[in-house]
Amino acid sequence: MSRIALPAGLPVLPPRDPHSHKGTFGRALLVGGSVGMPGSISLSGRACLKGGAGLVTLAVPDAIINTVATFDAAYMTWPLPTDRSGHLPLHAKAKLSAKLEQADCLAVGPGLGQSRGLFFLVNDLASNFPRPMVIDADGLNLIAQRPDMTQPFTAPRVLTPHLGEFRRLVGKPQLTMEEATGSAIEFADKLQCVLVLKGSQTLVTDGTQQWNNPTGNPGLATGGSGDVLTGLITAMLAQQLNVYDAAVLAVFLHGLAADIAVKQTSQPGLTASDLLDFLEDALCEYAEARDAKSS
Ligand SMILES: NC(=O)C1=CN([C@@H]2O[C@H](COP(=O)(O)OP(=O)(O)OC[C@H]3O[C@@H](n4cnc5c(N)ncnc54)[C@H](OP(=O)(O)O)[C@@H]3O)[C@@H](O)[C@H]2O)[C@@H](O)CC1
Ligand SMILES: Nc1ncnc2c1ncn2[C@@H]1O[C@H](COP(=O)(O)OP(=O)(O)O)[C@@H](O)[C@H]1O
Ligand SMILES: [Mg+2]
Repeated sequence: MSRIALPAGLPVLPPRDPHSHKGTFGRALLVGGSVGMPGSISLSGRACLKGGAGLVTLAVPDAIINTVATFDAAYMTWPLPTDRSGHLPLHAKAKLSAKLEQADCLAVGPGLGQSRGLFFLVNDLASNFPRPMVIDADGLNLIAQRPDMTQPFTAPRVLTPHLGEFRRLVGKPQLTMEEATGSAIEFADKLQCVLVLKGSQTLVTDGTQQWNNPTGNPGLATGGSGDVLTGLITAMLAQQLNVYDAAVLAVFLHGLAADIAVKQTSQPGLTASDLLDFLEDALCEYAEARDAKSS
């Protein structure tokens, strides 16, 4: 395998201590899924495992839990109630609470759908979960409906919108990618969060620092590739990277995995499920280059 050059400023995920155990690499909790969308939260969960989180639990509506469970034997599942429209109801919070207490980090949104109950549930988590949290997909659409969108977060948060989701967050349906890029730093600063503005050239910013990601290709333009990114960011948080470093490293590795993948497959043929298989190659190339740099 050819060694890649790591760009300056790329965060370091340290090599594993030989005496480490699964608890060392964190307990990640991912909340999402709805009837019709069991795949997205499963992709996130599998990416979270592939990214190195020690223990991964997916909390999903009980109507889809058997489907979600069969996608991977290595994550755990936690059944929550399902409402009549196939979504998590607000009262799912009671059953979620036990898992929230144990979680070192949280991801919310992939495949969640939208409802009035979910609006209250997601905004409660976004405001009150005391540890790092990734908000993606419908999680973003639900926080975009907060009466005061400019209210800063009080705990570490990573928001991962594509342009359509960013338009909803800022309430500007016509915003161009160029305009979004221009307002991303101000947005992150105002909300005191890390913003991952996803696109062909993903930007990561915490309002002070900024990362223009050099990896990735149009093979990623396929349903579910963002769900994989959400899981990977969560994995980095579980391994105790800070929110900015976790987002930057995950975005880099996600793009690198796609770059390796399309050399062996094709851009049109790449699926989000396939992408998972290349995360390991990306981590290998990264670790090799990191170790060569430090020796
Ligand atoms: N396997 C599964 O279960 C999967 C389930 N999924 C779940 O589906 C739910 C909906 O999520 P979503 O992202 O598909 O839909 P939505 O938020 O409406 O965004 C699309 C709108 O934004 C616009 N748009 C503009 N620029 C854009 C850009 N750069 N990248 C992308 N879009 C861009 C675009 O405009 P267009 O270009 O089409 O005019 C369009 O109007 C969510 O819960 C998610 O988790 C998926 O993850 C797939 C796999
Ligand atoms: N042309 C492209 N070049 C590079 N990366 C891309 C391209 N198109 C999409 N991506 C990446 O693929 C992912 C898509 O995320 P998202 O739209 O949330 O997908 P989904 O919701 O279907 O999982 C993002 O990480 C984005 O940066
Ligand atoms: Mg998405």
